[in-house]
Amino acid sequence: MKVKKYIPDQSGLANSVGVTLDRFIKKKQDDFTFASGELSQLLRDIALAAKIVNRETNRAGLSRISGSFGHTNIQGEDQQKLDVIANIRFMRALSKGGEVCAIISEEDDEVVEFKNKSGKYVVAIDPLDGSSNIDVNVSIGTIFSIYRRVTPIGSQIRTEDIMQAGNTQVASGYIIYGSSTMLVYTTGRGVNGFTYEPSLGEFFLSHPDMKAPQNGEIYSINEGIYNQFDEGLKSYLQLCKSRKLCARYIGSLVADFHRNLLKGGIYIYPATSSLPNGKLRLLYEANALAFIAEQAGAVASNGTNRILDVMPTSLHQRTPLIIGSKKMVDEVLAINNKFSDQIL
Ligand SMILES: O=P(O)(O)OC[C@H]1O[C@](O)(COP(=O)(O)O)[C@@H](O)[C@@H]1O
Repeated sequence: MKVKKYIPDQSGLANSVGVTLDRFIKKKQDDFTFASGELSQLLRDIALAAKIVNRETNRAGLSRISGSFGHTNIQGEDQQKLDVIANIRFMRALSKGGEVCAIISEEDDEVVEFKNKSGKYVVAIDPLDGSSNIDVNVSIGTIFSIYRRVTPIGSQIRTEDIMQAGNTQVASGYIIYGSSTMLVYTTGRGVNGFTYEPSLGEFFLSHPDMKAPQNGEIYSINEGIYNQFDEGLKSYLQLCKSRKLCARYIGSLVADFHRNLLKGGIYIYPATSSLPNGKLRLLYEANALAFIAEQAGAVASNGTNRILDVMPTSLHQRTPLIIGSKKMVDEVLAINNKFSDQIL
C-alpha cells in the first residue's frame, strides 16, 4: 500500500486559523511536569462561560436582558440583569468541574463555597465589569483571579484561603466583550491573548507573549471628579495636558486597561474625598490586572505599595489603582512622593 508523508499546505489558499486556546493550555500544561490538569480544566471552564456570556451580551437588546435587575449589591450598586446572568453563568461553569472549592464574586455579598470541597482552587471574579456601559453597547468585560487554597483539600474553607495577597495568584485574566471578544490570561509565564471566532466557537491565539510599551501617550481617568483629586495627581494631569497626551476614558476598567496594555498608557482610579479608598475592588479587579500588567512588563500600584503585595482584610475592599506603562506609573508615584513630602 502506497503512503505519502503529510506536507503542510504551501498554497496559502486556506489560511491557518492558528492555535486554539484548548491546544495552547494543553501545551503549556506539559511544561509543568507534575501538572494535574485541574488548572487547565478551570481555564477551559472560564472560557466556556465567557462564550455564553459573550452570546448573551451580543443579543441583550433582543432578549430583553438589558437594564436593571432591581436589586442593589453589597457595593450599593444597582445590579444590571447582565451582571446577574454573568454571575450565574460563571458560577455554574466553575461548580461543574470540581476544581474550585470557593468563589469570591462582586455580585455576592459572601464567599460562595461549593458542596464539592475536593477542589484546590479559589476564584475571585468580577463577572461583568463596566456595568454602566452594558446598555449602551460599549465594551465590557469579565475579570478573574485564581489562587490555590492554603488549608487541606476537603476541609472547611477558612479566611486564609480567601484573604491571600495578589502575589500568590496562580493565574489571572480578563475577557473583553468588544468589537471582537478576547480572553487574555497569565499563569505567571507571560501574557497571551486569544480572539474568539464565533462561527467556530473557538478562541484562537492572536496576541502571543504580550508586552506593554514602557511609555505611552494615553492617560485614562474620570476627570469628572477632578475636584476630588489630591494636588499630586492634579499636577500630573497638568503635565499630561502640557505634553498634549491623549485623554481616553471608556469607563470600563477592562477596556481601558486592554487598550493601554497594547498601545502604552496609564489608567488611574485614585482615592477621592467621596471614595477615600478608591472605587475598584482589590480581590476581583485590581489583583488580576496587576498580575497581567507585571507579567507584560507594566506596573500596578495603589499609590504607595505594589498592588500584588497588599494583604486583603475584607472581601469587597476597595483600593486606589494606578496601572500601566512603567515610565508613566513611576512618574505619578514620584510626583505623589514629592507632594506628600511637601505636606509633611
Ligand atoms: O464611572 P466611574 O466612577 O468613572 O467608574 C468607572 C469604573 O468603575 C467600573 O465600572 C467598576 O466596575 P463594575 O462595573 O464592575 O462595578 C470600572 O469598570 C470603571 O473603570
